[in-house]
Amino acid sequence: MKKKVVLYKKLSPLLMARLHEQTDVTLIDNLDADGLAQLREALPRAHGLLGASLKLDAGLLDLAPNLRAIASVSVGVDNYDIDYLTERRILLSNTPDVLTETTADTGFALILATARRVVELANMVRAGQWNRNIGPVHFGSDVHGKTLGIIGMGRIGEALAQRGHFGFGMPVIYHSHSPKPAVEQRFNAQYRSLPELLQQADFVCLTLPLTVETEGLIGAEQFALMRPETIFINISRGKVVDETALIEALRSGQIRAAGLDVFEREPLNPDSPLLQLNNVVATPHIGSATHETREAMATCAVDNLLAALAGERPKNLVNTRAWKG
Ligand SMILES: NC(=O)C1=CN([C@@H]2O[C@H](COP(=O)(O)OP(=O)(O)OC[C@H]3O[C@@H](n4cnc5c(N)ncnc54)[C@H](O)[C@@H]3O)[C@@H](O)[C@H]2O)C=CC1
Ligand SMILES: O=C(O)C(=O)CO
Repeated sequence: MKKKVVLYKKLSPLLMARLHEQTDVTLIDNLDADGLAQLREALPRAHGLLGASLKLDAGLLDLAPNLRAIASVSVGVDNYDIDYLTERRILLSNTPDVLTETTADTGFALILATARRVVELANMVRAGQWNRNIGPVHFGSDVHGKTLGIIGMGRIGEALAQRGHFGFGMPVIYHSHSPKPAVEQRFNAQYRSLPELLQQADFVCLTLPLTVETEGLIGAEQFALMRPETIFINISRGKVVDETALIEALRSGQIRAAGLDVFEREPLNPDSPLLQLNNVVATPHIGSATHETREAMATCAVDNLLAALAGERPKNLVNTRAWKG
């Protein structure tokens, strides 16, 4: 009998056909109240789940006694209780690598947009406010040659360093769990403690995961170490930052600007004070959102799910302790 799979993310026709061929698929189109009710109804029969952007807590997972595998269409796995999944021997997989370059592109888009005030000045043109006197009040700051600070030197951090070093001649400093000699050699990068990096970087970029260790890592104390020229970029997770402290740092001129793809609460409330500030560029968590990369992520997730349901070890298994062969 075919294994039962619940999708809470729509896939391309090609991937849907592949899944239909090998599994019995229930598709939940939308995670609104109706969608969540459908999910609760489908969970008791599910062997596999595939999707993203849903906190799958024990309350939901306890409805799924037959569940063997979850394929997350994301690299970040902060929506899952990994210990609980491991205890139940549910295999959790993610989609690393295929989104690395695209997410680093987004990071650089935010670096350029904030430093050169692209959104603010483009809106000025649209609003018919471009008079002949473009002057210092409209000027931005250089990107090339400035110091790029990367917090979390993993896959995406390295891809950002590559762009900064080779593309923009930026000295690279970084903070991570431990120094990475190979990265230092490739990008002429230098390791710094977190306070040193915050004091020295012109661009402070977050590229680390949300964990118990990183939640609230950047708050008032850390913003106080930055300089009025510092531009803050977050493409990791919103909860790594104390958003109230960030708003205060932007309002007070403690830092110059922020480029944010992720927020404490998503979707960001349209009334958020962040959206009142001209020195904020906010994007709707689109780090990996290109046609090519989202298809590659979905393919990777389908591969992982089908492998797990076939009793094989998925390529991108996260909770390796759950694998007993
Ligand atoms: N905005 C978006 O759409 C996207 C956001 N992301 C986020 O980016 C994160 C990173 O992705 P990858 O680079 O693929 O992961 P990775 O695992 O390759 O890199 C993370 C790096 O952070 C470091 N790190 C972890 N905790 C740390 C701590 N407490 N202090 C210092 N360094 C620490 C790790 O040592 C590692 O080098 C994901 O977990 C996800 O949350 C990823 C893709 C898209
Ligand atoms: O993969 C992730 O972790 C994302 O945030 C979306 O691509």
